[in-house]
Amino acid sequence: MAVQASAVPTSGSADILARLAEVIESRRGADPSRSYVAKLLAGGDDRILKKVGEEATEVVIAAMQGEKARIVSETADLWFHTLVMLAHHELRPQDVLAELMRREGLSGIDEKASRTAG
Ligand SMILES: N=c1c2ncn([C@@H]3O[C@H](COP(=O)(O)OP(=O)(O)OP(=O)(O)O)[C@@H](O)[C@H]3O)c2ncn1[C@@H]1O[C@H](COP(=O)(O)O)[C@@H](O)[C@H]1O
Repeated sequence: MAVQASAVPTSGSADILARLAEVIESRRGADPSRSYVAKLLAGGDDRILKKVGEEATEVVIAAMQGEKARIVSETADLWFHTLVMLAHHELRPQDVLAELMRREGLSGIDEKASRTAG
């Protein structure tokens, strides 16, 4: 799948992670037969981490095969299941975004070197 200019996030999709996190929160205690998120949350780490692992592996396979549409689809599955894992641990996407912002501009090479310095 070619990534078109029209696929660039619009203002409506920029906060999709926050909106999805709210939906995930709203599913706590919901009927697992009616909500996939409720089923995952009810299964706890065992069910959630199994899915995160599976979806990560599917991303790797898709990337190795180089199919852009599948890479996007599998990455969406991985991000979604990762959001459920964060919710299960009472974390929000904003926690991860804040950590990425904290690292912004800090070279990974320099950061690694600073761990052994001194
Ligand atoms: N973004 C997603 C999303 N992405 C993937 N999936 C589901 O994740 C599952 C994983 O895919 P697999 O192919 O591995 O599925 P599977 O073999 O059927 O899964 P398992 O039974 O093994 O867990 C599928 O059932 C997908 O439908 C999602 N399910 C829900 N959402 C979002 O979560 C919201 C709430 O969902 P419900 O809680 O179901 O209402 C939805 O409105 C969506 O916005």
